[in-house]
Amino acid sequence: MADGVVKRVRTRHFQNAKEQGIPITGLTSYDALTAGIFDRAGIDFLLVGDSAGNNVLGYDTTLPVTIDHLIPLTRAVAGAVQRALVVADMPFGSYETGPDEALHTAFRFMKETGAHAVKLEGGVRSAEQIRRVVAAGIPVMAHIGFTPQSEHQLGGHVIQGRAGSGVEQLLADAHAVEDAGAFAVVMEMVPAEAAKRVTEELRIPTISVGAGPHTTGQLLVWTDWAGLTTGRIPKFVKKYAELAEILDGAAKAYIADVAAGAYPDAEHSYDG
Ligand SMILES: Nc1nc(=O)c2c([nH]1)NC[C@@H]1CN(c3ccc(C(=O)N[C@@H](CCC(=O)O)C(=O)O)cc3)CN21
Ligand SMILES: CC(C)C(=O)C(=O)O
Ligand SMILES: [Mg+2]
Repeated sequence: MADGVVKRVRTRHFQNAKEQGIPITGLTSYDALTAGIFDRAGIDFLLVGDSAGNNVLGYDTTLPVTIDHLIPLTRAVAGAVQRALVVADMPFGSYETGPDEALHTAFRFMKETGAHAVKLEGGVRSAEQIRRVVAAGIPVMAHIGFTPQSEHQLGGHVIQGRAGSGVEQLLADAHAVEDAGAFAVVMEMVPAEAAKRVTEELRIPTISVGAGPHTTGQLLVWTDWAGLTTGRIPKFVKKYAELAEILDGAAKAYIADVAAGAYPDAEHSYDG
């Protein structure tokens, strides 16, 4: 682009993408360095997920994550991108009591971070919150199917939207968030056929996190995608790098070099 000015991705581009059959790609990011790399690579959106709870803060679930944890991380990501649309994930306990609380939290993220949209979990149960935040001029990405903030109610990392009542609930949630004004809806851990049906029935774009290929876009947790997560990762994750192995090798080489007196050498030392 002329003068290095890059055109930003906007919510209307999400809608255009669905209408034109162009896939949207997203990753999570929690810091300025990865955000800049992913943005320059051409990712369409970055989600500053409450998955930072697992991936940055070392919790077992997303439940302990607070607004105050996520604000500096979201600011770092929003400040590092030129093109990608940045979505701030609203943490557990920051919107469920009602539309007033949801709007208050959304205002904090929009005023204090530079994010371009917010995300919250829940379909029918969160529709009034979505409606109020959208009415204030803030784009909302919805999140249905497996919703990690309710993992204890759902009984673990369980696939949602399975044949029967699961599909009916998924469709009801999808329509509720569209009617409430969400600009896009994330579906997590949903059978591909159910996600296809939702994508066909809705006007707004759908984003898959383990919801198969028949959606408008795809999203992955970057630490899973880059092979940095240790421990169990979901079946839907495809690893595009092996960063944990690379860092393990680098750490061992550094330790060995220092032990052998090979680092620092003259090249990496200052002359008087
Ligand atoms: N997108 C995403 N959502 C998450 O909730 C999540 C991540 N990524 N990555 C980091 C952790 C790891 N999580 C998970 C989620 C599912 C399984 C899993 O193995 N699920 C089974 C299906 C459900 C089951 O049988 O328990 C699978 O085969 O995918 C593992 C770790 C939760 N966290
Ligand atoms: C997995 C995505 C959808 C998310 O909510 C997160 O990373 O927090
Ligand atoms: Mg989340």
